[in-house]
Amino acid sequence: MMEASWATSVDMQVASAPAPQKVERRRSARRADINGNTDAGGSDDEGWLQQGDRVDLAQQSLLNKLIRHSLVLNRNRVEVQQRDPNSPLYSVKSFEELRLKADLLNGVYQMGFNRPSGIQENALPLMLAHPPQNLIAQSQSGTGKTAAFCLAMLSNANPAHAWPQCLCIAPTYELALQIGQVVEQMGKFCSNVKLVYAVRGNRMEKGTKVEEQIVIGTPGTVYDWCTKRKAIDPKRISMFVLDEADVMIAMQGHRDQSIRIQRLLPKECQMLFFSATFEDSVWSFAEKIIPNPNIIRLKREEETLDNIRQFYMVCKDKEEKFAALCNLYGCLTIAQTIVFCKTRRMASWLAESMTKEGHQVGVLSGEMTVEQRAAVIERYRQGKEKVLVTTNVCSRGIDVEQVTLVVNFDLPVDLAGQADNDTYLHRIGRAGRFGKRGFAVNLVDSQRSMDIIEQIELHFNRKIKKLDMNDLEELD
Ligand SMILES: Nc1ncnc2c1ncn2[C@@H]1O[C@H](COP(=O)(O)OP(=O)(O)OP(=O)(O)O)[C@@H](O)[C@H]1O
Repeated sequence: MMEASWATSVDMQVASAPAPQKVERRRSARRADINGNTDAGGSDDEGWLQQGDRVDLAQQSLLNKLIRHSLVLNRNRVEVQQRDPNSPLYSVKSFEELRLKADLLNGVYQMGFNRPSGIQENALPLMLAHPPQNLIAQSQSGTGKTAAFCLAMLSNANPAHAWPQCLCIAPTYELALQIGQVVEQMGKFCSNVKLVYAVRGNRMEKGTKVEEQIVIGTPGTVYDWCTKRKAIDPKRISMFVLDEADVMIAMQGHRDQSIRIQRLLPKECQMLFFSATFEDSVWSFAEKIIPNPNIIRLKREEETLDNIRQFYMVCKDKEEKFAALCNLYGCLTIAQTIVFCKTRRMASWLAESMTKEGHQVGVLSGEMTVEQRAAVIERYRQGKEKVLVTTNVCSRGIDVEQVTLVVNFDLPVDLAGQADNDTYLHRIGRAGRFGKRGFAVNLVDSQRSMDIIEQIELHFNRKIKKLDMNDLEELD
């Protein structure tokens, strides 16, 4: 189905009134998400052997939240596209300028926020404007979007009214809880503003009315509470927040359900829409459900290969690759290393072999829970482990300043077996962060992998130098 026809298709489904769950399951059967992963993609074992770990966007997003302790600073300029280009553009440099209720301002300061982040400077005045304005905001993970809309919901909620006024939907139960925690923390002095989670497992008896002003939930349950249970009167919602839109639309049932929810809301309801990525699919989805939006975008900090010296080493097989890795380690003064393998099996073999050699190694792979992964990353970040062996699950999103060496134990390839240049850039972008120098070493064990090195060289127009064991000390 063409993406442009989503909204129409939802209308048609609603008109012919099929059971929403059924439609959702049937239609989501074989659709790729924005990483090209398909739900119907074979057995676990196939994934294990062929592709390493499948990147689950919702889990990745949760992982990012769990491991982040502070704002991600971005030097790129914020782009603002106003719905009405003639109206003045407000931006604030302090939270006081927003004229927040004292209790809310107090909560913001208690969280240690001294001033608005880059995206918040422009987004907050728009989100708090009268009359209400619709907004699509896009900026990379960790730049302050969640904090911004939590603040807007707390500011919008009127404690004198015992019914839902702000409705926020997120892709998963865990992500909804993360948002709720921010609302609770920021709103801790707003004693009469209450929050409820509309998530599976939170039972709502028929006939019960939700009295909390803020509802945070997942699309299916929210829709159910609005329609079947009639626990929420959608016509009284004045602020609708759709978070993690990119993750949401990768989960097709959620995308349709979100459109259905939006259709229940009054015309004048303020719509706020957040996403961490720029994909076209996200924009066409956003424009379908947000009329007359203001658009704020913060470009992602470009990852570059400028500070990274790239090498390759020729090896016969995995044992020789392992020996090369240990030699590298023995010869170089390395702060920390990330080693990428293609499959979980390879990652665990390598980690075991390195551990036997006396290295302190952490392993990350897809069968671990998000909490376990967050704990491994935290230990690595604290320097308790110097080596992190991983499949693709952690090639994005980890900011550890002290990574100096990235090793591609297996080179990144796409499904067609060609060089996956984006993944290469993301992987080796781990080294040489924040202007520091880093190394990337690619282990080559066949003519095919040599061809991939050449493709990568060509793509980035950078030489990848051959490295011999004898050169190592000189390199150090
Ligand atoms: N103005 C601010 N000053 C200081 N810290 C802030 C500010 N705004 C947000 N933060 C902190 O920065 C971190 C990232 O913020 P937030 O979760 O709002 O980002 P995000 O863009 O929503 O990320 P994601 O896309 O992963 O949800 C959090 O630890 C948050 O407490």
